[in-house]
Amino acid sequence: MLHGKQPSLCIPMLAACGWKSLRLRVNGGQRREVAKSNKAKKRMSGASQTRPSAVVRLSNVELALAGTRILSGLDLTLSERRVGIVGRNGSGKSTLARVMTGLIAVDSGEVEVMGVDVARDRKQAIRTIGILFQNPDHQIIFPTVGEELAFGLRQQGRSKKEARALARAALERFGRSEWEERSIETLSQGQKHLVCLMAVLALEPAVIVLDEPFTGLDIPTTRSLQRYLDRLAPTLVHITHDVSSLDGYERVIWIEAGKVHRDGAAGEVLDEYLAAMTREDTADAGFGLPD
Ligand SMILES: Nc1ncnc2c1ncn2[C@@H]1O[C@H](COP(=O)(O)OP(=O)(O)OP(=O)(O)O)[C@@H](O)[C@H]1O
Repeated sequence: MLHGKQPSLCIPMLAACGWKSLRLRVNGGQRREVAKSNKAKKRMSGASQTRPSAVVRLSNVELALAGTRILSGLDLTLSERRVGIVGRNGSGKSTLARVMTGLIAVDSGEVEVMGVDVARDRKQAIRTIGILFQNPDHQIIFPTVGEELAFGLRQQGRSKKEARALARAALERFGRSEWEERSIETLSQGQKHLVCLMAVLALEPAVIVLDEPFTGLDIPTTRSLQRYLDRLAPTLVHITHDVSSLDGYERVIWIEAGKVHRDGAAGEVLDEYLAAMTREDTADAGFGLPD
């Protein structure tokens, strides 16, 4: 079952990642973090120390959509902080992202994120894992940027004032304070993508699935986001066609026809993947184009 716009599904709650108390004091325009749980501090000082052995676990997952098998026999246990997913168009990467976040219930098999059955236990799932969709129009539902960012925070149980302050803080972090009242309709596609990314990151989830997070973003914005993502504590599962954005990743999974084709150390898998894609390129990707 595919869902349409699912804002709450990009709402991995702070509580689930140990953020019991994060308050912002608004004082003369200055917003400062004044309290964090000990657990959160511990996580900030060394995410790997508190990381459970399996953050995401898929067992024998099978999925057909509209009568066509899309994912088959998928067994994956992810515990690394940085996991890339690559594969050709239509290989099943975005579907896998939706399965991981519980947005699509599988036909058979199990999907757990930090011990939560994400398709069944939706309440816990939205506290545990967030997703940045490939297409921002699948994510955005509010007319203004500030409202869009505040909505997820409200879903976490924050007061209107707190949500607004945190939304502003997120905009400030990305140098986009002037966007708060901006109508989303007036943004370019790349700018909308940035809004979605800011909305997910503002929620500080334990696991974030990024489906082509840099689509449509210009080079400086991409680079500053890349640096920002590199510093984040949560587990990142990053789907991309731009293999350079997986620089420094620990593990890469190459999906083909809904199956794991290759899975291992990032450098090795990417070398093989690039070599295979270059071979495909010399065969003109099957388009039969004229010389
Ligand atoms: N709702 C659906 N109903 C039927 N088929 C679907 C549906 N959603 C996706 N598919 C099919 O599943 C396959 C995998 O799609 P998916 O979007 O997961 O691929 P992808 O690897 O993310 O591709 P891309 O790199 O182009 O984004 C495709 O053949 C697609 O046509």
